[in-house]
Amino acid sequence: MAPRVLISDKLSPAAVQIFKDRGIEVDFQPDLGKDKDRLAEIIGQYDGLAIRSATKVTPKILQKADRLKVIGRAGIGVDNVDLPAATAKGVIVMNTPFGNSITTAEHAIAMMFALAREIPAADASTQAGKWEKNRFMGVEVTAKTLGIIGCGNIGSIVAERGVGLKMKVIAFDPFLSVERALDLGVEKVELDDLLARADFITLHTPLTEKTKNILSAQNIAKTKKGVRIINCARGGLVDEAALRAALDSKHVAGAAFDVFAVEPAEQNPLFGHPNVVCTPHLGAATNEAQENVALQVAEQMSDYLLTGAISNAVNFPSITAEEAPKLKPFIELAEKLGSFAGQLTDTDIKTVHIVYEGAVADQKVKALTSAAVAGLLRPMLSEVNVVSAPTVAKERGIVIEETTRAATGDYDSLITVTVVTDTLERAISGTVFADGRPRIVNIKGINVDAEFAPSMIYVTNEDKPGFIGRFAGLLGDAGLNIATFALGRDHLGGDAIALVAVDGTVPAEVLGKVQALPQVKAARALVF
Ligand SMILES: NC(=O)C1=CN([C@@H]2O[C@H](COP(=O)(O)OP(=O)(O)OC[C@H]3O[C@@H](n4cnc5c(N)ncnc54)[C@H](O)[C@@H]3O)[C@@H](O)[C@H]2O)C=CC1
Ligand SMILES: O=C(O)CCC(=O)C(=O)O
Repeated sequence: MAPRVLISDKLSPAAVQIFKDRGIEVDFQPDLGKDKDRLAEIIGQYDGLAIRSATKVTPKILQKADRLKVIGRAGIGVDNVDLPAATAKGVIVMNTPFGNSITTAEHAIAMMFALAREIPAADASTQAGKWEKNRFMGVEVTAKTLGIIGCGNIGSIVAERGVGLKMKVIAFDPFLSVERALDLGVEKVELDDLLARADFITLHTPLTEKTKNILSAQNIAKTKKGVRIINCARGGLVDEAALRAALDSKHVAGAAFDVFAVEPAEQNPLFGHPNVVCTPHLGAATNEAQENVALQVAEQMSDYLLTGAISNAVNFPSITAEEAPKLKPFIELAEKLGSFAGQLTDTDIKTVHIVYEGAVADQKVKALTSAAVAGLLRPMLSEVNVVSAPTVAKERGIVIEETTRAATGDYDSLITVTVVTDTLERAISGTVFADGRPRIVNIKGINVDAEFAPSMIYVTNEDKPGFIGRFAGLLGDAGLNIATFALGRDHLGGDAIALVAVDGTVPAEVLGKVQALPQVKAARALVF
């Protein structure tokens, strides 16, 4: 069955065509995003959801999204998606990190000029027939100081444009390297320095706990008198009431805002001030940017739904279309090794150590680790999945360690999952043979060669004669057909293991009888 995608926002129709061309069924309902109840009603029919900013993907909607595998944001900010809820549900959330950056940077520059020359007010006055030539007296931007808060993709483009306009550009961004600042022709400064020196301040950070109200009343008070402030990033970065007060007192000469604490902004403290210019979140609104992000999101979502390739996911490592098929059997192996370990572990897990040896070490081991941890936790927590596993493990205080190294033994690729609890340490290794099927090759240091099967019995026993006959006879008497039988031991007469695939589930009383056999130390029924 072809995957189905819902587009619930005003995306360029270019996206619809891409989905169709890729053989994906697409439902384009550009106004649906505003109707939360209707979206919740129908979301269960789709494998993918493509959005801009109008659709709010809430936990309630995700709860109903039983088929949903991917949410694609045609744009940058994913703050309209409840990421923890999407992750918990195993839904990949992707964005298009560069498609609208130039357009948004250009909007910030346009807003700067709109403020410098009061273009909107002059336009309104002129068209009202007033010809107020003496009312409007602007400022030049040349040689003025442009302070950029957040010098990432968009901030860097604004910086380059600022340098081109012969401005002195300074930037506050804890993650901006000195080399990058030099490349951009920008002086890297601390926030207080920027506030004190900038004639224009433009914000380009995401909204986080750290950046919320980064221009607070206190910080606005530290700015240079006559400063002009531009926000084309996210509402909430500036305390709007405090800014209004600073505009009223004429400490701040002007403010140009594209984004607001509450959107759609029908009322706002900034509205109505003569030195304020507002646009309705138009930063990304050019044909070029919308075409870019729509094409990109449709390609990315199609890749994921059709091939498993992941790009620009904000809650999972990237996997290319070439890597995806190679990774697939190892994802299955990692998940099953984790599941094996999880089903054997009854006490609190402290640490999981995953060793990747040989060719597999060159693959995307982060994705494999997520799969192993998901498999490990699933016997204890039914809600965990490959996307959410690392977060869930972290919440439970489980330390995840990863090691990659060259092959040391007989296998081209080997994955070993070691689980450490307060009382034991248990390691299970596996590989993928040329047939693409995952195999268990070592349990607790004992070599075996077993395929995973839906229903298995794992026995640890003393290596003494008579066990196999009694064990097989017992299963036969219980009507349980043995599909495969794998044995291993550490040394003659020492510790032995049996890993048996059976047809059908293992009744508890049969397991009890196995457990009661002489020489048996422990017996477990496992499901994969
Ligand atoms: N108005 C609009 O329509 C649009 C708005 N945006 C918004 O613009 C913002 C920037 O987007 P990009 O440049 O693509 O993001 P980005 O991730 O490339 O850059 C953000 C920068 O902010 C910096 N940063 C993070 N925390 C900081 C802090 N506490 N102080 C100072 N700097 C900090 C980061 O180091 C990074 O360099 C985002 O919020 C995005 O959602 C993006 C596109 C369109
Ligand atoms: O899609 C839009 O119009 C908003 C763009 C935006 O805010 C973003 O990409 O972060």
